[in-house]
Amino acid sequence: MIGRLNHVAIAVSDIEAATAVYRDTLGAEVSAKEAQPDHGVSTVFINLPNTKIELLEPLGENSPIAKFLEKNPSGGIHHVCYEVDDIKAARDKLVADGARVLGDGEPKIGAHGKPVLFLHPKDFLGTLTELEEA
Ligand SMILES: C[C@@H](C(=O)O)C(=O)SCCNC(=O)CCNC(=O)[C@H](O)C(C)(C)COP(=O)(O)OP(=O)(O)OC[C@H]1O[C@@H](n2cnc3c(N)ncnc32)[C@H](O)[C@@H]1OP(=O)(O)O
Ligand SMILES: [Co+2]
Repeated sequence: MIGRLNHVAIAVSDIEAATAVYRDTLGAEVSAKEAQPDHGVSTVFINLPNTKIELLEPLGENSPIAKFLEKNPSGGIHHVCYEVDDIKAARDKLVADGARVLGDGEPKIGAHGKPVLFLHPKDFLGTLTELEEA
């Protein structure tokens, strides 16, 4: 069912400093910072030849990454995102198999303008898992 690895997300408290590490120290191509108000984060994408790294910084009062950063103040890998052909079909199969979809269960538009969903980390080997319709 899952296809390509779309991105690995790293949560950070200072996205400018984190971007500089990837751009200047690691020599990667980086995007501009973008606010994602529907998701409570700001993002920068690091474009690698075979996938992307998504840097996440909290945005607003109730950011879903706030608690994670309290527990991991120097930052850390927050989620992986896999592409699927049909996100509602994927969701329905996963729910039937007992997986928990986060939020209201309906896909939201993600950073790439495509529908995304999040699956509970406790159901996927301790790893928060995002699905994005390719
Ligand atoms: C822009 C978009 C895109 O790419 O298009 C994005 O990525 S937006 C990316 C930001 N959006 C999201 O992350 C949306 C989905 N996330 C959420 O709904 C939330 O962050 C949850 C995953 C439910 C966690 O919420 P919160 O931290 O408030 O809850 P909590 O502290 O009670 O956590 C419940 C348990 O899950 C663990 N836990 C929490 N976050 C985790 C993570 N990222 N990876 C692995 N485990 C994690 C906690 O340690 C805890 O385990 P213990 O009980 O064992 O201590
Ligand atoms: Co993501």
